[in-house]
Amino acid sequence: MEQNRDDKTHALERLAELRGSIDNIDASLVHLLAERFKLTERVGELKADHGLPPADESREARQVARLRELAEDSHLDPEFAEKFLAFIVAEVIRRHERIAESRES
Ligand SMILES: C=C(O[C@@H]1C=C(C(=O)O)C=C[C@H]1O)C(=O)O
Repeated sequence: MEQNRDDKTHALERLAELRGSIDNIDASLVHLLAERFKLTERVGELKADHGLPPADESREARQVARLRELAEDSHLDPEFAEKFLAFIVAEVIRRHERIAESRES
């Protein structure tokens, strides 16, 4: 009984420790995404200023191939890595379209 309580206390301590590290990683992800969006915003402005299209499928294909390889090397599911990139890129393109529209009006 006493042993069970010790085990559980230990498990709860370990859980809090792991969650602390997860919180740090989540914070890094948010910071990295914010930096990425600052850069893509500049790309969107550059494209709009020079009449370039918001999306670039050949660039995206190269990014997907590269990320899938990196994911495999890091033992991350490449399908997940691809979906994650697609989710971000879709939002970037939406923003580029908005920038282009605002230049037109
Ligand atoms: C940022 C760009 O615009 C779009 C968004 C991309 C991205 O978020 O990485 C990649 C290609 C484009 O479809 C770009 O052309 O580099």
